Amino acid sequence: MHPRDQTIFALSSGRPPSAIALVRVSGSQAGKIVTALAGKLPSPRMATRALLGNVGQRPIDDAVVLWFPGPASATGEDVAEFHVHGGRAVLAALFAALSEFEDVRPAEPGEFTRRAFENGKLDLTEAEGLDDLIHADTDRQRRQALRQLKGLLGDRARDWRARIIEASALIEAGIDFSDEGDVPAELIAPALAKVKALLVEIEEVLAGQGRSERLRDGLVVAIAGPPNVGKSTLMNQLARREVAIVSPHAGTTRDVIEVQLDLDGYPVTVIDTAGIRETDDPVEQEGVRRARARAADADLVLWLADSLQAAFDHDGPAPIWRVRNKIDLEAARPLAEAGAPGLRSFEISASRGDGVPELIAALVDFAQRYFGGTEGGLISRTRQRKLLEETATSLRRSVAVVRQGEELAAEELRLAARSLGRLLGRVDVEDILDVIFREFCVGK
Ligand SMILES: Nc1nc2c(ncn2[C@@H]2O[C@H](COP(=O)(O)OP(=O)(O)OP(=O)(O)O)[C@@H](O)[C@H]2O)c(=O)[nH]1
Ligand SMILES: [K+]
Ligand SMILES: [Mg+2]
Repeated sequence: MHPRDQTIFALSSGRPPSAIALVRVSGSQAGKIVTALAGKLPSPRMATRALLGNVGQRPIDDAVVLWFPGPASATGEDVAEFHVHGGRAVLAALFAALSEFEDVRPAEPGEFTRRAFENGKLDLTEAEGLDDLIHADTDRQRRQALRQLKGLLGDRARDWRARIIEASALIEAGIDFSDEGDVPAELIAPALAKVKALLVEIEEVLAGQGRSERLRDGLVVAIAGPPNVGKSTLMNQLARREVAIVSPHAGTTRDVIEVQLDLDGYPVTVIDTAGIRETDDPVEQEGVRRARARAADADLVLWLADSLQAAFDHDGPAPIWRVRNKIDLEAARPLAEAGAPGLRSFEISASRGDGVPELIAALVDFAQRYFGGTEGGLISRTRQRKLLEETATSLRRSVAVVRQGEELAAEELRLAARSLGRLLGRVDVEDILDVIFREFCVGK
């Protein structure tokens, strides 16, 4: 039997042990399995208590069983859910019992969702939204993922595709007329008007791009600077826990240390790095190399120093904020000495916390601008953006080439419709499906 036709099962809830675990089964054998293990087929969609076990064997667990006959199920196939006690031995016994059935096997990551997609339960953008929702860490990420899951991008894409097909039909009709030597202008003009209107809408969505993709990936802030200036101390302040070792010895931090923060709903990764200096210690040299590399890739660098004299030793496209630490040590602070021109500067005491709230407020502000007004963002992945860009390019070309021949314009419209079809997962997507669904969790 082809793997696609086999019945699959997986633990869909979190890591055992847990109070309750949910095991899902999907495929043609699901009904037979429930009947065998629960003694009878429960009424559809009704939680039913049952002592699970194969006939003649010791019971596995006292469970709640649900039966969802296809196609009105999550995957479109027959689906069964076993809500068992979430112990490892219980799950091992249940999995062993499930594996005894012929053509029943553990699911691959994302395989339930993939079947749902293949059975038309959701389009590809919705499947991507589902994956994002599962992985959302902050509230803003959750809201964006939910918009995707609700199919907002998919709905727009379906509407655009339908309108492209309408415009094509007009042009095709024009082509037929022109065979008879007629003037096709009355057909071409409204077709072009449709295409131009569409283009405006797609370009609008594209203009909001980037921001939502950023929201999915998060903002990376690197703390860098010379040794011993208090980078790890600041890291711990921002993380509000002791993630990095602090010590009076220069060269304490060698590896890059990361924490994920939720700054006002924005996902921010802060990285603490090794103090940048010349050193003979090969381990520290590697730490310095990594520190430079990570700071160069960051979206914002906090360059920490403990005096205004400390020179910069950083190169990269990201904005740099100069943070002067250990102000508590300065008896009389020099008055507003000029830092490097054009650089934002802060004065803090990382160990005492002075100035840290102001720094955090500035970070939130930066995050707000960095992510922009993501509330309306529809695109959350490079795949989606690329296909929409392709669509827009084809539409633009169709307008440009129409004078050279309606056939050329019609061909561009076909390409545009095809790009949208790929966005929705309708056309030749086998290769990308593997990539997308592999990233999902097992049991989803
Ligand atoms: N007085 C004072 N001491 C601080 C402050 N921040 C950090 N320190 C001290 O400075 C020393 C170095 O702090 P770390 O956080 O380890 O410095 P670092 O920049 O991470 O050092 P490396 O990882 O070795 O590069 C420690 O003894 C800290 O307690 C501060 O604001 N005021
Ligand atoms: K140190
Ligand atoms: Mg350190």
